[in-house]
Amino acid sequence: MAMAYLAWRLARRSCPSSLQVTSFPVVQLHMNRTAMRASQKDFENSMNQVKLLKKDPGNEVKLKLYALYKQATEGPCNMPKPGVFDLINKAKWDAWNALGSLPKEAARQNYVDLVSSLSPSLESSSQVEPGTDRKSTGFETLVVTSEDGITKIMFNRPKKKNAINTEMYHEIMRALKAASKDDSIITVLTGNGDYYSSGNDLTNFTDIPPGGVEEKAKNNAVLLREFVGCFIDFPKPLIAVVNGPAVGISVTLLGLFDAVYASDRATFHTPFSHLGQSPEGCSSYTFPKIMSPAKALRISKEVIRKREREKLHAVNAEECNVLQGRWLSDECTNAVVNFLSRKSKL
Ligand SMILES: CCCCC/C=C/C(=O)SCCNC(=O)CCNC(=O)[C@H](O)C(C)(C)COP(=O)(O)OP(=O)(O)OC[C@H]1O[C@@H](n2cnc3c(N)ncnc32)[C@H](O)[C@@H]1OP(=O)(O)O
Repeated sequence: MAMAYLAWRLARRSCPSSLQVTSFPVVQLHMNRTAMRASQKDFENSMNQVKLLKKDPGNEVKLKLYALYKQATEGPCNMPKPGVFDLINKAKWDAWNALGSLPKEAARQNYVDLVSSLSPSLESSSQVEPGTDRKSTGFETLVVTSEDGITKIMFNRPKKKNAINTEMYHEIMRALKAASKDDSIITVLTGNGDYYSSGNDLTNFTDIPPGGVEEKAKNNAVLLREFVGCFIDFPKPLIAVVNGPAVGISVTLLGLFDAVYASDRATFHTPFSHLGQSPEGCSSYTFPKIMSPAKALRISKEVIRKREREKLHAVNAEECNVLQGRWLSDECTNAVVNFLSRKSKL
């Protein structure tokens, strides 16, 4: 596919007017509709969605769409290989041929999945004029906006110092997943009010499920692992604008960001021992090596993170295991109870 992409780039350079954003995949997508069976409706819906695409999804995606369409409707590549100078048709042929003997059914499904992964940009391009500030609704604990290529995720529980409760963990994950697919270039996290975030909402430890504190600790460990995993896997440059004090997990996570801007009101506090807890957010790994140069380019990030992803997930899993035990310790329980009964503050 990389070769096909290169060929495509070359083709565009040598005959730019020959390939419009919509002319390549969409024209092809109108062909052979009668050949489709089982999930024809989904497939057709997806083809219609592609037609609504106002923004260029990129050459690599267009080649994939073309190849999957051909595979889904005609089966394995059955055309003679174009000549080496027929760059456009060769790129298309390469993409189709690369699918080998992928069954039609699977190709159809992959096509539908691919189009659905483009949906956020489809929605945004159909609903919002470029350059306008888009505010995402459906968040209780965040304000998420998108403007000028920047998606901003703002913690929005200022009265609670932006403490991260269970709902907020889930909403941050949801917002990150959406940001990873929208048409923004970078994603910014910041806090509303005087705090960036006071870290984990300590009331998260209070709603004990029927399985008791062990089950609670386990649930929290599962949530934490998934939450931190979203930061490990986040594909775009991720910037923190630390507008005020940051505590606990809101600090430890910063090691997974690509750049951290701190206002003159920002402070950083990781009260592990005070709370009888242990490191999380991969900080046991990232903090010791945090002095390395920060990189903000997406491509660089991809290369750098690829090397570290496995290690980071292993560190994340290990930290969650240890924390699960810490949350059952007397030290941790006492610290949380003290805070909640207002005897002790940081
Ligand atoms: C499930 C995954 C777990 C992942 C592991 C994560 C670990 C961590 O993040 S550890 C860090 C936990 N955070 C803390 O220990 C901070 C606790 N908060 C404080 O010490 C203080 O609130 C403060 C220093 C952040 C601010 O003090 P102050 O300016 O005096 O303001 P208040 O204490 O009156 O706070 C206002 C309001 O907000 C509530 N609140 C603040 N932080 C938290 C919090 N982390 N959890 C729960 N609630 C918090 C505070 O209780 C006040 O509420 P009201 O009394 O209802 O007004």
